[in-house]
Amino acid sequence: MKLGEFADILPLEGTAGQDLRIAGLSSDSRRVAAGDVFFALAGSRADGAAFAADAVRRGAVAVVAAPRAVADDLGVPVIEVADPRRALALAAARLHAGQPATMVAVTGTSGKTSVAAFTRQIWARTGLAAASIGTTGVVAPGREEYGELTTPDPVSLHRLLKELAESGVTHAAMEASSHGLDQRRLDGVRLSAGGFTNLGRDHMDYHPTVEHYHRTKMRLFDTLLPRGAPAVVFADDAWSDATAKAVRAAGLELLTVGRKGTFLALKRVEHERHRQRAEIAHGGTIHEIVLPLAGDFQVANALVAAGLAIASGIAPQAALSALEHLQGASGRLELVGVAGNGAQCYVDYAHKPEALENVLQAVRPFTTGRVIVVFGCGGDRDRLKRPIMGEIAGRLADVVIVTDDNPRSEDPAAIRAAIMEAVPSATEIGDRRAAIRAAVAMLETGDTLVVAGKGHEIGQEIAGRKHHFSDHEEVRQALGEKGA
Ligand SMILES: CC(=O)N[C@H]1[C@@H](OP(=O)(O)OP(=O)(O)OC[C@H]2O[C@@H](n3ccc(=O)[nH]c3=O)[C@H](O)[C@@H]2O)O[C@H](CO)[C@@H](O)[C@@H]1O[C@H](C)C(=O)N[C@@H](C)C(=O)N[C@H](CCC(=O)O)C(=O)O
Ligand SMILES: Nc1ncnc2c1ncn2[C@@H]1O[C@H](COP(=O)(O)OP(=O)(O)OP(=O)(O)O)[C@@H](O)[C@H]1O
Ligand SMILES: N[C@H](CCC[C@H](N)C(=O)O)C(=O)O
Ligand SMILES: [Mg+2]
Repeated sequence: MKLGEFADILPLEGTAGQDLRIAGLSSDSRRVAAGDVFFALAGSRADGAAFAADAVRRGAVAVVAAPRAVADDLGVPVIEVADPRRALALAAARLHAGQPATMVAVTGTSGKTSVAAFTRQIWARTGLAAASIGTTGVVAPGREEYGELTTPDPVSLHRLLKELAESGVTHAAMEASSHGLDQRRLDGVRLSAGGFTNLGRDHMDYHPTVEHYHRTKMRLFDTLLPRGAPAVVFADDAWSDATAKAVRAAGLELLTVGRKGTFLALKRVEHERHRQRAEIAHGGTIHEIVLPLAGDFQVANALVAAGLAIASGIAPQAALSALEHLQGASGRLELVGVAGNGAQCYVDYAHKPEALENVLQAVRPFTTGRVIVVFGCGGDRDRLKRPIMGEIAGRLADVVIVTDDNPRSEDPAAIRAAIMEAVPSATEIGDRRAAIRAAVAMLETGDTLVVAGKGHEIGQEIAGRKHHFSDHEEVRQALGEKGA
């Protein structure tokens, strides 16, 4: 494509540069290829403007930057735009044009991955070629890839959406992380519905206040969705009302789900060990379904997913009965093994306070013995959540083993100490493998083990280096050693 074809997004002064052929778009000077347009983005660690000259040396044919951010003597057209990140997303959508015809996005502190996976499964169950994109990667017919980010950067995202559309995928559900929304990663995606699960404490290293965090999430509704589009909002969260208000103010169609919901109203839930029976009212009819998943929070996630599926055109009866076949996303309160004495071992991705609280509460009703939890906190992330999670573990579990998550560049002992401060009675075992072994070894009949924090992850980052590590594998191995 020619630069002139992006004129509404990248306005050129005069006509010079209109005919320049564009090979690609890049926001990383280290990865610029000849013929690319370089977008100079102000980031959390660096300012892309400092690398504009380097990008030109590597073959960039034009530079897009905030007003006066880069010098205008680079030898290539410099295009100034108020919001370079948004310009990048819109340009990526045009260069890699094509996306599944129906796309929905879900935001919230917890439950996004589960809702995206459930929505895909409901669509697939009704015979549609469906995909999900999020923390656990991309899943589509014939395709399953591990991903690095919850919401991919716009260039990879639009390349992916184009591939999915070309392979026949018509429906896709994606996660909208607050980083992704804030950094405009989804601004070029044509969405037809949005979902909200809940808001809790997360990413307080990135957002100055929880209100800012909520406002960032509301971009999905007030900026990305077209007026009149449906927004499915979980109604039983502390932030549901504020979200409903934002949805109405944006002129969207508000569809609430949950106990206080009116679109899908949860009338009754009976918990069993690995499944729950729920009565859901929709438009005057009560549907009784058996959800084959443990945990109250999965009912919430299933309702948001069913809401999104119905909002995208699936018949309510079909969407609700598809819930009976849902499979949990990998590492979301996933039963990975049972000890010879019957004690259950779960792997869960709770790495923030409310998630840990929910998961420990979820296993209590079917635990006749002790709830044992093994967890840690990630380095280079919100530090204040560490003692909060320690307190929750101390309050809701009978045995707490504090271990390492992904320490990244931080001192692992210091992270553990910050957690232990709030739960001094906990056992500290830094080596995650040893911690899991110790927990499995102590399991007695009636006990439940929750290994929390890493879920589907298959690596552990220590001192900036990633090693292969899987909670699933470690739990199974430890169970094997314990003997059946
Ligand atoms: C904090 C954060 O979100 N960072 C993301 C952001 O990077 P940044 O803009 O802050 O990067 P920076 O290092 O400050 O550099 C600024 C600019 O200079 C450029 N640069 C830098 C150096 C150089 O030599 N040349 C050059 O051009 C960089 O490419 C960048 O464009 O934009 C990049 C491109 O989109 C992302 O890859 C990067 O994600 C990093 C890897 C990351 O770890 N992000 C996590 C925190 C994240 O986004 N998580 C969310 C939420 C997870 C959840 O659900 O809990 C997710 O969606 O995954
Ligand atoms: N609706 C919910 N309410 C509270 N906690 C939940 C909910 N859904 C999931 N959780 C908890 O959060 C963990 C992560 O769930 P999930 O991956 O679906 O959420 P997410 O929003 O995608 O998280 P992340 O931002 O970390 O990718 C689960 O393992 C569980 O502990
Ligand atoms: N998307 C989240 C994942 C955190 C997973 C947890 N295991 C940790 O390392 O803190 C983040 O990058 O903050
Ligand atoms: Mg996720």
